[in-house]
Amino acid sequence: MSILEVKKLSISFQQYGSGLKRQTLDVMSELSIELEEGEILAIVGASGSGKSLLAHALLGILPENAKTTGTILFEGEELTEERLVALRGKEIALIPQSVNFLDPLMQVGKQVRQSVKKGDAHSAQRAVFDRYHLQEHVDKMYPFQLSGGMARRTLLSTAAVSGAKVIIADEPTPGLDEVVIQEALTNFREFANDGCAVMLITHDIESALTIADKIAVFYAGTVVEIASVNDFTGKGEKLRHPYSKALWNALPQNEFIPIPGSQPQSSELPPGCLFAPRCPLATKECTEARPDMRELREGKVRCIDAT
Ligand SMILES: Nc1ncnc2c1ncn2[C@@H]1O[C@H](COP(=O)(O)OP(=O)(O)OP(=O)(O)O)[C@@H](O)[C@H]1O
Ligand code: NI
Repeated sequence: MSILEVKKLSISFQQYGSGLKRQTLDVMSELSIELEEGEILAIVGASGSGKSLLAHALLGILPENAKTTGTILFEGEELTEERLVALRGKEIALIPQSVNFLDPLMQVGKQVRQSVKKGDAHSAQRAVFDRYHLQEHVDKMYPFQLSGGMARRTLLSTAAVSGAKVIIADEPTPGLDEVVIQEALTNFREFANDGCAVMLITHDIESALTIADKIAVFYAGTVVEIASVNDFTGKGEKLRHPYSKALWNALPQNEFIPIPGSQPQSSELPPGCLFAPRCPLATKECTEARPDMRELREGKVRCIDAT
């Protein structure tokens, strides 16, 4: 059993345009994904493809005007609003994208102590700071006194002492130097090796491949493929979806071939396959109905033509 299971999650926003015309934005369409204990699942995809929205849905922190359908199961049981509130920060922890999530007015040692679940808060906090090379004097520092790397290690510490079984890390890497990135990635691997399920949201496929077990490729608010990291090799022959292949071949270290066109806006999603307007293989059938996610070669794909 997967520790976390998302089944056909759709999210829409109601918006008011000019002249009080109401518009529904479909930002996520029937997204299904599973997370296993001891595994790192990396989520990759262009900006606006729904990565953060999924993280926010899993933590129950979507904005008020979001309407959702579908189900989320945690340890096989439906994650209701009530359970979400009870599990947030305890069983399911977020390592946020921005260090602005730290309380600017509280010493960081104290902030981390507040997340300690078991045992003596002070010794647990000290132990985790030692592990992440944060010296004694850091305990009494305020967030603004920390370097970027120290702030990130403080956020990691918070997740580590919470004893959470699911850790969701949203874009932890941009703007950090190479050493800090490698350090953060190693820490995620350690979380997984300790038995956590880690969801790592990132733009950086290359880094993700060095530590993840599986990669989920997002496009326009849905998952188009779930593949083992081993499938990201060569010219992408082992990948299943035309978009994943294109994304892989667009990397500078590969062929560097750009993908023509752009991801559709949520206000104007095509009726059929969301990738059909850009897909070199699209047929009439592809433009008529949304393909379902299906299993293929020990992975999953949302494309009727994939083999
Ligand atoms: N509160 C909101 N109201 C309306 N649309 C929203 C809202 N929040 C997000 N969206 C839309 O939902 C889509 C997915 O956004 P999301 O933040 O999940 O993208 P992302 O994949 O995390 O992108 P990035 O890589 O830039 O972080 C985008 O089209 C975005 O404009
Ligand atoms: Ni995001």
